[in-house]
Amino acid sequence: MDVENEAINRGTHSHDGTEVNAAAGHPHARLAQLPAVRTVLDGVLSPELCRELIFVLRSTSTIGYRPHVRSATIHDVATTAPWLLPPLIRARHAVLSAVEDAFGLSLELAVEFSGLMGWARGAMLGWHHDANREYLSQRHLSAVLYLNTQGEDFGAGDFRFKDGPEPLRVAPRVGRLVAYTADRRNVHCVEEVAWGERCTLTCWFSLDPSASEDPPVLQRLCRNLTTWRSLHVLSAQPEKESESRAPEVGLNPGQAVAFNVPVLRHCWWQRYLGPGLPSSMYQLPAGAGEGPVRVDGVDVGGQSGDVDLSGGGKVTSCDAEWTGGAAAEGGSEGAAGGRGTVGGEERGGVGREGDLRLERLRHLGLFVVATAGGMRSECQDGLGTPPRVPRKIPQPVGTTAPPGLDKINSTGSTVTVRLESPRAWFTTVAVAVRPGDAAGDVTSGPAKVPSSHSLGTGVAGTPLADAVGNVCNYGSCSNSGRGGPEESPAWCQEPRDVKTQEVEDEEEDNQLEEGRSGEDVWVGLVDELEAAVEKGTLCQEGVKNIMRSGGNVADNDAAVVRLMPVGGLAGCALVWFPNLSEALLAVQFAAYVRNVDRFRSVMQVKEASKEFSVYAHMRMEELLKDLPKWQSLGFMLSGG
Ligand SMILES: O=C(O)CCC(=O)C(=O)O
Ligand SMILES: [Fe+2]
Repeated sequence: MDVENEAINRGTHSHDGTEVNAAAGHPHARLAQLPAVRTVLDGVLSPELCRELIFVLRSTSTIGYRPHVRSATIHDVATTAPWLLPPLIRARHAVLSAVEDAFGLSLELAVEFSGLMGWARGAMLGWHHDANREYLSQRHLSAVLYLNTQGEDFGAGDFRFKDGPEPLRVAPRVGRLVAYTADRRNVHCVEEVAWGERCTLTCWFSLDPSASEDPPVLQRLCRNLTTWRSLHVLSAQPEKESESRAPEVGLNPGQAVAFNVPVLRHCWWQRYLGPGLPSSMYQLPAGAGEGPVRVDGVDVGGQSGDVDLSGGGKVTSCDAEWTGGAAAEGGSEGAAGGRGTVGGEERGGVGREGDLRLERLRHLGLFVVATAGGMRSECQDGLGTPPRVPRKIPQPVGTTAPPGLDKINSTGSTVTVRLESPRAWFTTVAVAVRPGDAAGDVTSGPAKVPSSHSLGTGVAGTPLADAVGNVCNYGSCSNSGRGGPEESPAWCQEPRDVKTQEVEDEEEDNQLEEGRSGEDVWVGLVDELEAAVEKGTLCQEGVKNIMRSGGNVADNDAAVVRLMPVGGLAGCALVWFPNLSEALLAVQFAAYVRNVDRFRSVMQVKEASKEFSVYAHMRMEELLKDLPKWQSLGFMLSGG
């Protein structure tokens, strides 16, 4: 079992609501005489911090913890994106202090587990207490901090205590903490989430210092920072022989003082984070996108008719979000293939059956918005969020956004780029990731397909900076509906330089301003592009160009690709990231930093994402600054 998954798995097994061991769950002697065994406190974290934590959750989480739940333990964050640790550490500490205060246990508790959880529609938890296994006997107190608000961000999902003192029911709201002893005096459950995503920071505490999660977290962190530093030194400054040796960094907590913090500060982000999304993106040729849109075999383009992607039967699956044009292309897959149901219920899988990587991407809640003849409708986002906009939006031709568009805010995990178009169609932006890199190994070498459950726990931080200089400029495809290199327009064949691109970006913006196109963002893996070729959404030449731009699969290049609609069905632009972690970070960051979950154009996502390196740098500075403190805190908490 992976180190980073161990803690959460320990949690997993305690959650089936059964008590298997009569000895487990007795109150710890220290907790036997508490004046209260549970408490609810509001305002423990600010809404801003909560929102940031949701971003951290969405950009680093893995699935597999429990059905309909994604999670990012502190181990996951330390592994995937350590620069996101500061908000989590801060929050964890605030929760710890609040719990210690509430129960009169100042400085007595160690954090045994901390993790961010996203409970999607259908997620629930039966009656249980949190120390209902013998091996959980060191788990003494529990705290759940709600990061968002019932009724606004998700439906239902009440926390309930089975019996005992009031309160018996807690409605989650942002900043609210429910804390209770983990023993059998606090049997509780979580009612099923009806829609949206219920986000929490869940912490367990122990009176036993040796149960602290800090040492393994710090160890991982140290290892990662060491890796980055040595990689940086080796590859970025090879001339400095003295620096090119791997640094001597203690891997044990308490030895972090061995870090050369100034060197780390100087080097890590420039080399391994990059400036955000590649700055180059291709425009659609004039006229692209005109023609009918077909959604799951139903011609919706430019015509009237209410297209109900979220349940009207025309799209039987959210596969639309995944395969981009696939749902638009013919739909037999969606229906006959027995794939997932709308709203991301049980998901048999897009592409390979049961592939958790794909399921995780689906779980990101990306979805399709199609515009058709003044009608706008959407495929639900996998979180079951009810659409908050009327089905029909009047579509002012030639303007950028229909009334009410600004108010669309269904789920934070959805980044949808869309515009109304006088000619109905939609374009998809894919954040395509070479699957071999999804594990995020920052060293080059043969690509490895990660084991699905560890997806997202790879080391992010491969050089997007480099990628900007190596953008593959490509566009496709024929208008035959099947794609073909022979018909690829000239602009899709020749690489263009960034300068030209800037001008074109402006033009693109202008065109977007005119409301010419509609675009969605989705995230995919590059191997899915092959499937897209088969489906005719992407032409072979395009894939070849993508591959060419990357050199070989071990290179850390990114490609930006825009496809013109195939036969008027759909188009997509692909932003190719070197690994999944980075792709998710960029897209989720864009949503976070703008506080929206939809963008009007690809440019907006791109622009927002550019701020990522600034943000990450800031947070990394914080981490490096606080690391010694945190180490000693961890040291102290673990009784050293
Ligand atoms: O999310 C909640 O409200 C409670 C979760 C819970 O009971 C648990 O994770 O054990
Ligand atoms: Fe629980």
